[in-house]
Amino acid sequence: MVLQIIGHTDEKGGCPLKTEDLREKLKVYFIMGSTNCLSDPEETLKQACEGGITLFQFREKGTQALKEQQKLNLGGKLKEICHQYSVPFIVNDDIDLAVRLGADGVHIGQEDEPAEKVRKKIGSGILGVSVHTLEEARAAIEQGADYLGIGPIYKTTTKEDAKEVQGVQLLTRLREEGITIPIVGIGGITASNAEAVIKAGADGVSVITAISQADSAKNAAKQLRESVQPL
Ligand SMILES: Cc1ncc(COP(=O)(O)OP(=O)(O)O)c(N)n1
Ligand SMILES: Cc1ncsc1CCOP(=O)(O)O
Ligand SMILES: [Mg+2]
Repeated sequence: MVLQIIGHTDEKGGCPLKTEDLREKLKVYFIMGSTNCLSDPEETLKQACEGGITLFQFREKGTQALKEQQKLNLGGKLKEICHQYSVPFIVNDDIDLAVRLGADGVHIGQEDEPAEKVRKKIGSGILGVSVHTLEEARAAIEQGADYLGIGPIYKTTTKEDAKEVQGVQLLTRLREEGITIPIVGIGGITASNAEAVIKAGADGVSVITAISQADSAKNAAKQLRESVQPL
């Protein structure tokens, strides 16, 4: 897995984006699968890219989700769109799919394959790990995470098995404890509440609904970018 967009390795030989570049890429992190979109997923992603998203995660999940060849086909098309806009393409959960698609990275949670194992499989690709405690954060970093996903920050209806809403407390705590790795907040985030997430210590915000269900994915992405960027 090789990131073509910014072709250099960082100081620890892991993620091919320098830590500070990855922080920038996390600013407006759009996550989506075919079941999240109001309209055609490819068109939704194109509009989101036009609006200024900085990172994309393909999360094809749920009972109505595409499988096998259809999932592979859609993933391939979405990756192409991302790369036309120099937006790195991340795959959620499915490491084999990520490798087959030549994705720029993967995102895993505590119930997925262990980070250490995934790091070995993806080499220098971007590795994101969801954590819910300080201990999980330390372990993920130890095992090779490039960034952490923290949430749900606010109420979400998108993830059925989401943990309890935690607000921005964990974000604040991690920074107080000296955790400097790039972090993104997730869960119920919109252009109206994104500022609080950044102020608490996140480098960026991850959203599904705020862009995929907006009347205009382009405007929604633009508004999120504006609410995060000037801070
Ligand atoms: C950026 C980001 N943060 C958190 C998650 C959630 O991951 P996980 O807990 O593994 O849950 P699923 O997304 O797999 O349902 C994420 N996907 N992205
Ligand atoms: C994948 C995930 N992980 C924690 S909350 C969440 C869902 C985020 O979706 P939304 O932005 O629609 O609340
Ligand atoms: Mg997962």
